[in-house]
Amino acid sequence: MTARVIDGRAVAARLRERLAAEIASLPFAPKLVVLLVGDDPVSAVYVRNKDKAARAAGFTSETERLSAATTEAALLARIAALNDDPEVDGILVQLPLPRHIRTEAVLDAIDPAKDVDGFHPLNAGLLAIGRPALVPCTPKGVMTLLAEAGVPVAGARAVVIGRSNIVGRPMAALLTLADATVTLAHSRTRDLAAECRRAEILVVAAGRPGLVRGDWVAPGACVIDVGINRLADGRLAGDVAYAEALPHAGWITPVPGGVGPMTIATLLANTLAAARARRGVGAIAA
Ligand SMILES: NC(=O)C1=CN([C@@H]2O[C@H](COP(=O)(O)OP(=O)(O)OC[C@H]3O[C@@H](n4cnc5c(N)ncnc54)[C@H](OP(=O)(O)O)[C@@H]3O)[C@@H](O)[C@H]2O)C=CC1
Ligand SMILES: Nc1nc(=O)c2c([nH]1)NC[C@@H]1CN(c3ccc(C(=O)N[C@@H](CCC(=O)O)C(=O)O)cc3)C=[N+]21
Repeated sequence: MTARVIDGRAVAARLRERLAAEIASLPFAPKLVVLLVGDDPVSAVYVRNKDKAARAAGFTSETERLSAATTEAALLARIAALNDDPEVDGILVQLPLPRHIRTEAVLDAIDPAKDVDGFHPLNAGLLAIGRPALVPCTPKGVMTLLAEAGVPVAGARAVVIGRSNIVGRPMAALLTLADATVTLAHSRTRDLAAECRRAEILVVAAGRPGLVRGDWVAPGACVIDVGINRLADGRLAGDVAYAEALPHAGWITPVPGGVGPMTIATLLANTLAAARARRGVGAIAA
């Protein structure tokens, strides 16, 4: 058996087209502002892709590049101004931030109604108690991929590797809400291979290239590779040994071209949802 490869670029393109059609019928263009502190080249690529996708779908998108020496107080002041600006629907502060800035203080400062990353404690808490509002883009994008690929989730045994607030934790919450039976694994998990072998859905978000080996994948399982690792030769690789996993899996996502494009398309979906909610044209969709 060879896995069906889930084409994240195609699913993301369809989602962006739907958003563009919706925006064309609105009396305003939803506006996203991205704050990028410092000049990390990897972050710069993501930010450029976001800008391009947003504009093509009819959003207003602005990226503010702040110097690496920006103080926490200056960044908080900028966020406060964006919170107060009625034209701004979504605010995203690119992570990671320089070490002299406290990430928590920054995330706490974003108006939860404009928090299109879903990282504010209010949005994280709502998701944790099953009342999702703005949901983190990467795990939400994974749920879209599962639905589009026709992967059965309700009742399935799911294993998530990684417990970050950005990916793993909200991923486990969303799978639980969708009635999967979820195991959340991490670096202290005693026997990761054994946990993985039990998974019908395996979501890997550890940031360790090649962590998941082919014989960790149960026959026919759905393998979602969230990892994005830059190898020494400059190529991108996921957290799954892709060629090894392919003959075992029922479905698999490639890197690049899998989850990454869904993150950006879902960010745009969240921005549209936030705009509708704030401007009183429709509620936030779960
Ligand atoms: N495709 C996309 O759109 C996105 C991709 N990413 C990528 O996803 C990956 C994860 O990102 P992020 O969640 O931010 O990363 P973090 O570094 O914040 O978290 C990594 C998690 O993986 C766990 N982990 C690390 N090593 C192992 C191991 N050997 N065995 C088991 N668990 C392990 C850690 O465990 P512990 O908690 O015990 O330390 C931690 O919970 C990265 O490659 C990142 O680039 C991230 C965001 C978006
Ligand atoms: N506040 C904040 N929110 C984020 O969502 C956020 C962040 N900070 N910091 C960095 C991570 C990483 N991330 C990615 C988004 C898109 C791709 C993506 O589009 N990847 C493509 C192309 C990759 C390439 O070719 O460079 C792919 O996988 O096919 C990857 C990674 C969002 N993140």
